[in-house]
Amino acid sequence: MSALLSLDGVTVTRAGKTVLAGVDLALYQGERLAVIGPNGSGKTTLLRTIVGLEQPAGGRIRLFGEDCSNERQFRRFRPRIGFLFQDSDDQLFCPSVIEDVSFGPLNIGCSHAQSMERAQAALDDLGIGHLADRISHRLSGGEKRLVCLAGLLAMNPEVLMLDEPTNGVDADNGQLLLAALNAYRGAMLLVSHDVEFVSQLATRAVVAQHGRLLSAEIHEHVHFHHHRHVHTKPE
Ligand SMILES: Nc1ncnc2c1ncn2[C@@H]1O[C@H](COP(=O)(O)OP(=O)(O)OP(=O)(O)O)[C@@H](O)[C@H]1O
Repeated sequence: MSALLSLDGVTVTRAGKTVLAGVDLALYQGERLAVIGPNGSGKTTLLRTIVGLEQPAGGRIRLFGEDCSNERQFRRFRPRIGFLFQDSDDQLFCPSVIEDVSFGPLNIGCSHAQSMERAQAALDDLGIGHLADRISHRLSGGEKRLVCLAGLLAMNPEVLMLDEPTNGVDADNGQLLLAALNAYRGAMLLVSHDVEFVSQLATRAVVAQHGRLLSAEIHEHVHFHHHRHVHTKPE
């Protein structure tokens, strides 16, 4: 089975600093791969590089089996990859929620009626259908997060890339988010520092450290209290 997304020896430098140092990564159908790691370890840079928003200094990127190295090549595949940005305000730009969520389907050629239908269905599936006519920028942080995700799901992407999906999301909206992502049948690449959330969703995990990705294990064990951990695995 060939990978949906793959990186081979990808290096990215920023302001003279090596952020990704020869990273190898492959995401396969049915996987939910979590990337965890401290602030500044290059997780966002990794996601941006995969969709061609960062120019690597070296290495090879393949999307759906095809080499991508220039904007024209990346642009062909972006509609098949839903990218949830770390900051919802970078993603929402229409006056109302329904316009924001229907923007993606319209952009890939759906009719106005189809786009509206898909948008409302995506909002309903996330349990936020009642937000359709609200003004996007007046939503709470958690509501914005779910609306952004609805906008991606309305496009039926084959891959979801999520940058800190639980940012600003409270427990109730976190449950809606988790249920929606667990119901999603495509592959997922998920950046998060929320280990509890990751452990309920991911099928595999890697840790970003010093510009590299190390295999990790997600498991539970009992301390004075009970919680889940992610540990790096020996290579
Ligand atoms: N536009 C930029 N110009 C220069 N350096 C940058 C730029 N954006 C990010 N960096 C640097 O690149 C490194 C990796 O940043 P990145 O945002 O990918 O990390 P991250 O793991 O996603 O961090 P966080 O968990 O804080 O979101 C950091 O040292 C950051 O300061």
